[in-house]
Amino acid sequence: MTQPQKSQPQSTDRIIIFDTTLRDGEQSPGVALNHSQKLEIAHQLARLGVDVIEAGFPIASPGDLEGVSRIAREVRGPIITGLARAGKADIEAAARAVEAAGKPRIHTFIATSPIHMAKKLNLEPDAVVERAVQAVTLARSFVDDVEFSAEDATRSDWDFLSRIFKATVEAGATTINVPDTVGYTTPDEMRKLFAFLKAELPAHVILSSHCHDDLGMAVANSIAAAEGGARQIECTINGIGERAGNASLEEIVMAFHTRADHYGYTTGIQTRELYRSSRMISRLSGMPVQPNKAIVGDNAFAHESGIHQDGVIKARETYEIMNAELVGREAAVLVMGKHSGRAAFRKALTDLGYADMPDDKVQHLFGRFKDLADRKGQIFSDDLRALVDSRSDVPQTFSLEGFQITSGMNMTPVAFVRLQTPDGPIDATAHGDGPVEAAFGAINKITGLSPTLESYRIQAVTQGGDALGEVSVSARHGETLLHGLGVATDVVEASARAWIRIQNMIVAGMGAERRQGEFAPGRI
Ligand SMILES: CC(=O)SCCNC(=O)CCNC(=O)[C@H](O)C(C)(C)COP(=O)(O)OP(=O)(O)OC[C@H]1O[C@@H](n2cnc3c(N)ncnc32)[C@H](O)[C@@H]1OP(=O)(O)O
Ligand SMILES: CC(C)C(=O)C(=O)O
Repeated sequence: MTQPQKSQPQSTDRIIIFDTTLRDGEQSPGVALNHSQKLEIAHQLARLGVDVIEAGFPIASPGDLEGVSRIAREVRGPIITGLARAGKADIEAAARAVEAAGKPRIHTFIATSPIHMAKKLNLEPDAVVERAVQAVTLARSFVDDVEFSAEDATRSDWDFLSRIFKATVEAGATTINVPDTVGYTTPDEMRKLFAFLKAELPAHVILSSHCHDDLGMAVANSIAAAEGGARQIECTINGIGERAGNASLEEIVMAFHTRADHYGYTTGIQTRELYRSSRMISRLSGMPVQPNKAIVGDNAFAHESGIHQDGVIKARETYEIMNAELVGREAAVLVMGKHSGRAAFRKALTDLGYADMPDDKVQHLFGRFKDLADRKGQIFSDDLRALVDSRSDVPQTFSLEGFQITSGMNMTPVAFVRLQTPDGPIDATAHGDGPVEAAFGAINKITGLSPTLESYRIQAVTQGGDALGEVSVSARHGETLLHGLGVATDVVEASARAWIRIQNMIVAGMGAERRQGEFAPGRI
């Protein structure tokens, strides 16, 4: 039998992680972070262990300059840099902004592709080289650490790139960044471009990649750049950034970590801080993370289908290539839904405290679970509890015969309820703050029981104007917590059914201390 080839690590080099969440990430349409938010993020990036924080574009606005300055003053550990066009005012602003940093860097750039030079800058290639050299020379008069980027490098002529990079290195640039500004390149092209530049430039120069995700290849292109010789990767948390975003930091880092056997590269990232960083960026930027996003999405460590759940229960590694804890998340979760199987159902019941349930009961409940899952999609713990507690073996001491609700604006809701009881039909009327509370009050009057409502959840389980509403209610009676589920097209009816079910369980003595009332257990 043919076995997959065991990989050999290509290199054990340390990759510099350059985080540009606060600069390119903030260029995401609609995102604007204030100073204190930027500072909070910068502190988290330092905890995460990034090597470089690009804190902003100081010439962009007085606020951006002040934001970068505060980070430079207050955040220690990473190199702090600010972006600057190849011009005096930009570079002076960047120099002012990073001057208080423990490790300051100025990052200057100019475009090198034919289209950018001709149409945007309106400059001849010679003039672009001259401007780049002047910019780096000026930046070096302020700091020792200068990065030069050739914007739109991947659509530039390779010999021209070599020329401008050699000139800027000569002028004092220590890091040379090769951006795929419009997300156009491919992994193979990137690998070859970096190998070419590595051969062209002096060995002390750090080559850097900066990839955009227009074709969904930013992470693959960044990794290919490393394979070609890049030792700095520019990226953002959650991959946020201009247009389709930048290469995602967490994906690159976890690819290196998980496939250390193949790549061998190391980073200084504290992987357990990844999830927290992602949540923070999502919260402060207002950009939600898609559920299926690798590493940090809600579903990244969730299993819904029965075959996978069964595998994970038997051995986690069957369907997981990394530990959720390793990226700072809770252990993998089994999501219960219509694709779940018996193994996961049994485990969910065990986790909820029903480990001793006999097999025939589990089988019976599993059928009802599938019916419910068909109607409502995801099944939560409360639903499962309600399913268990609402077993059809609960005697129907009370059942709903009918009800009528009067409610409206500026009037107290009133419920009229009729229940079938062992003594025949009984009616009651009650007021409440809302129609559901009024209905519960009327039911309590008839049963003589008044459990304390602990939680109430309502959810549409089908779609359309006649959607079924499912109400899941938890109530305490004495020391016992009981759960009831009611489904109906009318939400008050669904609520009443859930509440009556709880009362039937109390009467059936399902662990409850009964109140004094007319329905003694012996009469049921
Ligand atoms: C690929 C990237 O992500 S690059 C970074 C992009 N980020 C940003 O642009 C965010 C911050 N930007 C801003 O706040 C503003 O654009 C500013 C403050 C930088 C400039 O504003 P303005 O002076 O009003 O210029 P505007 O934005 O309209 O046009 C950009 C100018 O910079 C020039 N320019 C663009 N890149 C460079 C460069 N690297 N070096 C020198 N000049 C450049 C353009 O040719 C244009 O010049 P022109 O006005 O003579 O035609
Ligand atoms: C300025 C550079 C680094 C950039 O953001 C890009 O080209 O995308």
